[in-house]
Amino acid sequence: MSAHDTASAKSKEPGPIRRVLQPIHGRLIAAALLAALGSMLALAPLAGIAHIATSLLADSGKAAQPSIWPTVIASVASMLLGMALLSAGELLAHMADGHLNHHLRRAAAQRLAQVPLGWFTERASGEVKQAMQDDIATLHSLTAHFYTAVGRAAGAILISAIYLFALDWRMAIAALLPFPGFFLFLQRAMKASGANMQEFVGRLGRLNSATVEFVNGIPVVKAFGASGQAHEGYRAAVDGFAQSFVDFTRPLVAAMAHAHALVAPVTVLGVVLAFGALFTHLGWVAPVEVLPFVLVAPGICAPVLLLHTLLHDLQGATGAAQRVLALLETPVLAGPPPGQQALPQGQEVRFENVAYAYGADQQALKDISFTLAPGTVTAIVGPSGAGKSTLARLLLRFFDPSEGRITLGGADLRQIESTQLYRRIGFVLQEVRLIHASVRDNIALGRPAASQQEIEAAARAANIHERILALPRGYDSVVGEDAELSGGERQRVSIARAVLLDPPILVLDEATAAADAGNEAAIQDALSRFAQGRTLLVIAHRLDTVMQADRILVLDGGAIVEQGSHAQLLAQQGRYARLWTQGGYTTSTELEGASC
Ligand SMILES: Nc1ncnc2c1ncn2[C@@H]1O[C@H](COP(=O)(O)OP(=O)(O)OP(=O)(O)O)[C@@H](O)[C@H]1O
Repeated sequence: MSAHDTASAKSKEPGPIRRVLQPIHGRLIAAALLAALGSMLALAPLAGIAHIATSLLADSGKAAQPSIWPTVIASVASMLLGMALLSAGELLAHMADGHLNHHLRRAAAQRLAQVPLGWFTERASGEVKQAMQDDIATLHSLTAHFYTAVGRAAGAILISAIYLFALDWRMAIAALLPFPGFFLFLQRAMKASGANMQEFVGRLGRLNSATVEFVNGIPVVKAFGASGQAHEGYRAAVDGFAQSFVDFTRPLVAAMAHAHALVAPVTVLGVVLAFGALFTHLGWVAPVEVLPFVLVAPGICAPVLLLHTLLHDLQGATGAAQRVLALLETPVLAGPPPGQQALPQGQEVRFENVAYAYGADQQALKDISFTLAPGTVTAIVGPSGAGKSTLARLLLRFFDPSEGRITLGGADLRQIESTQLYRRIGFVLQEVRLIHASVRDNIALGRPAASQQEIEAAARAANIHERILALPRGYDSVVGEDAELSGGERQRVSIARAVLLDPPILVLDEATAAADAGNEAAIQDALSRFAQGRTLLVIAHRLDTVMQADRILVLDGGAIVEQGSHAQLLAQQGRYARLWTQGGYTTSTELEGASC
């Protein structure tokens, strides 16, 4: 396919709104048509009034006045039918909106269930919240109100124009003259503001970041007494924005004022009366024939303005639709193709020439090969940024290696179904995620069918049972409501969760990072009991917590630079020995003596 073909194929691709609304597009068009037809019929009484008035005025001298009842009855019937169609349009649009809302939320949940666990960062939660709450709410006003409102406005404009042309084309052209003028001024306003738009958007962005920085920095600024300096940056951003706002709005306001003045009902009425007088004078129309134009033409102003506002609002909805689509198209972690699922045969874990890069230039791990023999404890140590957490997360399949492979019981992790994988590998991570549910449900997250006795046994093993009993509603206390837990306590709840799952392999990443001294002892105690007989991969910052490990891998710059037992590594006098000395735990000779 040529570049030209690709470009034209891209340009033919439907826009984001069209793609998001695809499942209910037909229903929305039907709702808009019903609304257009309804608004046309609902306007019939105006024509009826004009008709009655003209016939009464025209026949005012005659003895036999024409009956007005047929017109009254037709007008009222038409209005009632119009209102019924309008309601049907609204109902259809709201039902379509409900369907879309349900569809989008389900699609997002299904997608999120398949994305790599490593995707769930703080930034990602913000994006999900924005898309699932704010953007879906924006799309609600688009689906439930936009189409019917456009239908109503377009229907009203169309039927009014048809009616006026049917009466007298010369008067109709004269009465509609202000409206092209409105769009002309509008275009001029857009052109005038367009020149300053980029500067305005840039300044607005700077103001937003300056505000966030300013608010986030308040505690630091107060503590260090540098308020003048902090205010200065914020004030400069505010002043810059104010100036660009004036530059942006000044030409816009003048042109918009002209545009709005043109489509004010009084302007249209003035134009109709002026041309009506002229045409009457020329003998083209009778004075009474001007009346329908006086009644109907000013009524076109409101739908024209409404149409303009609606089209303007569409821009906000485009951004919302783009974000919702981005969420629905988040890359997923490929599951094993049907028929190619593999079941691990045993518990041995092997990293084979594994490499991982976060981005094109963010190589976190390279050429990592090692084996976790069943029932052994392996510790990963190394300086900050060495790649320890990345390595642990690869084993948990938060993401897949860029190169090489990881196997469990001989099967590539990519071919193991996630339920099979997480039945075998448990984890207690630095960042504990508890859900807004009871403590019991939080512990039983991976095994909802677990009995109360099993849950309590897991909590006891994790040294958290007594603390849970002390909560206002014990195991029924809800996290974030009446269960306010400290970092260390949350960690112990997550250990209880892992204990309940009883996995043969456990990954611990800085499991004591969030704990105080008391909590740390409780956590260490719980972990060492739990670790008995399991395969353990421990990511440690404190070297003295992993001295007893069967093997220690020293990671630096994303590569394994040394490996062996604590005593062997100290004897090597290399990277590990230096870390040990720098950490000030104890001298190597003392330890060698102690370990003998
Ligand atoms: N989500 C991410 N996106 C981009 N780069 C990342 C991400 N997470 C980690 N990195 C980078 O990958 C490298 C390894 O990070 P990793 O967190 O695995 O190191 P670590 O040894 O666990 O560090 P620490 O002990 O400080 O937690 C670092 O250079 C880090 O900046």
